[in-house]
Amino acid sequence: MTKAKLAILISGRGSNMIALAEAARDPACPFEIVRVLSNDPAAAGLAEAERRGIPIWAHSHKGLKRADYDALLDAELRAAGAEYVALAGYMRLLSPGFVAGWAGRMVNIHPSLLPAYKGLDTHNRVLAAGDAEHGCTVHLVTAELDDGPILGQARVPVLPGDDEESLAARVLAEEHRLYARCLADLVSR
Ligand SMILES: Nc1nc2c(c(=O)[nH]1)N[C@@H](CN(C=O)c1ccc(C(=O)N[C@@H](CCC(=O)O)C(=O)O)cc1)CN2
Ligand SMILES: NCC(=O)N[C@@H]1O[C@H](COP(=O)([O-])[O-])[C@@H](O)[C@H]1O
Repeated sequence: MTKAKLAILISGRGSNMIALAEAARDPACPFEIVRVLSNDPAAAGLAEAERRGIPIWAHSHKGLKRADYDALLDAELRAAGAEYVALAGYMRLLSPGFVAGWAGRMVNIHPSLLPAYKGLDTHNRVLAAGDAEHGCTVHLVTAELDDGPILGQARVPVLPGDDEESLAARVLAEEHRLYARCLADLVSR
């Protein structure tokens, strides 16, 4: 079975990247990870990717125009032979030109039930609103932030006494299950 070549973009801890790497260890998994890339050379997830033998690329975006930085990113993705891109805690808005080059082949995981709570700080916003339910979403990436077609969602209850930490942990556990499933479906279409 020819596996789809997947590159993963991270900015920090990388637990979603690790969950995808674990899924890719299954011989039946339809994707293989060819590169982990980061806009932060100090991102904690990079060391774990290296430990797992996944080639990494890290380059700070600081001081570069967004489109110029994204052009470097694109060149590395092409050099890696990537066919699909997964954003996993990647905290930079990608430029329209870059997004157009990966249309239909780039996905993101977002910690809310989109279209609700686009952007940042989703857990605190859900708690402040007093919502009874929360969750996460995998969507195709478009130029518009958190606006692309939804591929999958997972729901969790908001429990009495929840704070940002307890709610984020409950959502993150669902993210790790949902992302690999949605990616396997996408690359198998
Ligand atoms: N063109 C797109 N780029 C990105 C998308 C998208 O849907 N379209 N999703 C995001 C991921 N994300 C939420 O899921 C997100 C990432 C970053 C930001 C943001 O405001 N970033 C600021 C800088 C913040 C920082 O450096 O800490 C910025 O880029 O100026 C909001 C939401 C990934 N990219
Ligand atoms: N707006 C993007 C965003 O907020 N993404 C969120 O950042 C976390 C990254 O964790 P990780 O680095 O452990 O995968 C995840 O919860 C992901 O949904």
